[in-house]
Amino acid sequence: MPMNVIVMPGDGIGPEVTREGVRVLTAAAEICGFDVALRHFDIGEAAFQESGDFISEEALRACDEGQAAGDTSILFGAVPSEPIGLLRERYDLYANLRPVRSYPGLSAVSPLKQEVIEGTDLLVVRELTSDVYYGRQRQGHGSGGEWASQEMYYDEHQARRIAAVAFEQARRRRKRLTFAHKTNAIGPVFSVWWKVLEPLREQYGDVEFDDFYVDNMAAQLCLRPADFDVILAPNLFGDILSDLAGGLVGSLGLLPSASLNDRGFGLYEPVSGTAPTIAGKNIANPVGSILSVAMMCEHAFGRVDARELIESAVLATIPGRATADISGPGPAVTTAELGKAVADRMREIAAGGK
Ligand SMILES: NC(=O)C1=CN([C@@H]2O[C@H](COP(=O)(O)OP(=O)(O)OC[C@H]3O[C@@H](n4cnc5c(N)ncnc54)[C@H](O)[C@@H]3O)[C@@H](O)[C@H]2O)C=CC1
Ligand SMILES: CC(C)CC(=O)C(=O)O
Ligand SMILES: [Mg+2]
Repeated sequence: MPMNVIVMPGDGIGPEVTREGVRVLTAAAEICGFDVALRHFDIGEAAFQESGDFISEEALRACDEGQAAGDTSILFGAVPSEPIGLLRERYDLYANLRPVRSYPGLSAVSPLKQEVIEGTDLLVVRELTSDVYYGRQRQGHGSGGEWASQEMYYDEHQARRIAAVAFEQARRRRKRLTFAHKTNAIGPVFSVWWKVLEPLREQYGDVEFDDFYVDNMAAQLCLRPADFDVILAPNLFGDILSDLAGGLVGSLGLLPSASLNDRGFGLYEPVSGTAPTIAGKNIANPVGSILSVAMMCEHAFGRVDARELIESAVLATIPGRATADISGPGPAVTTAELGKAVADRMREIAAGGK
């Protein structure tokens, strides 16, 4: 039975980086011996021009059927905003995993001192379907002129299920979990989080737990990123902290993500957006998409071998062949050259080379 992948490249750099994700996925399938069936759908601007909708009914039907069949994943590029929020909500993709690593050989592209960034290997577990992004919106006109509000909402169920994902991830990693919150200023919302966290801390007694107010969390990440293992955050804080972490390792273009629901359905995409100023130039870093494919291989296909192969190939390739965002003063390769170099390296590794 093939693994079905719905490919949605989207706008800006989405098509360029997703093409390299697909190239690497195809190579992984060929080398590791599994079948992948790809279906492409336009979303974002191209879909809007075609149909007046940012995502077509046909694409949504394919996702609905794929989720129901339990054999399908989405490889996503980037869009300005609307369709990605819709997909996350429609499929309840509440568990957003964003790994951040400082790669050996790349510590020079970090703005931090080498001894500070070296060894950084953390995972931001971001809640993805609630918070202000999906909160009740109101607007009106008052004595201060026009006003608008968008609510930060969390219930126990939403907080508990993402916290449980974070504890599980910590248990599989270095058994340390840090919660980023703002209880001092947004007390009622975070009292819901603390209510569900206390029993989970007892249940996961083997996981060392600590917490920071999110403002201090941002500072601690800059000062000692290598000390953190899993960071649990609500949607807004997780969005900001993961981009901050991308900056710390040298480029947002390096970061992958997986957005999962409880039915095993997942959407895999780079952490970054459409990067309009570099779009269409074949210079964007495809590593975020390539490593998102690696996450897909493990989470959706159960192919740890493919995930490890892709990661090893990326690690072996980027110190020597890097796109402009991570090449430093050295020569830069194009998006397509880097994707091809990673796929070639996978074949060399599989053939027993280094
Ligand atoms: N999941 C998604 O589809 C996301 C969409 N967006 C959307 O993307 C658009 C642009 O947003 P920005 O705030 O500019 O964020 P962005 O992530 O697109 O870009 C931020 C910075 O990182 C650089 N960058 C991003 N990806 C890169 C890559 N692969 N290689 C090299 N450099 C890279 C960009 O050039 C820019 O300097 C907005 O419309 C935003 O709403 C933003 C984040 C996620
Ligand atoms: C539409 C935005 C919430 C996308 C974004 O910034 C993200 O998911 O990181
Ligand atoms: Mg973001």
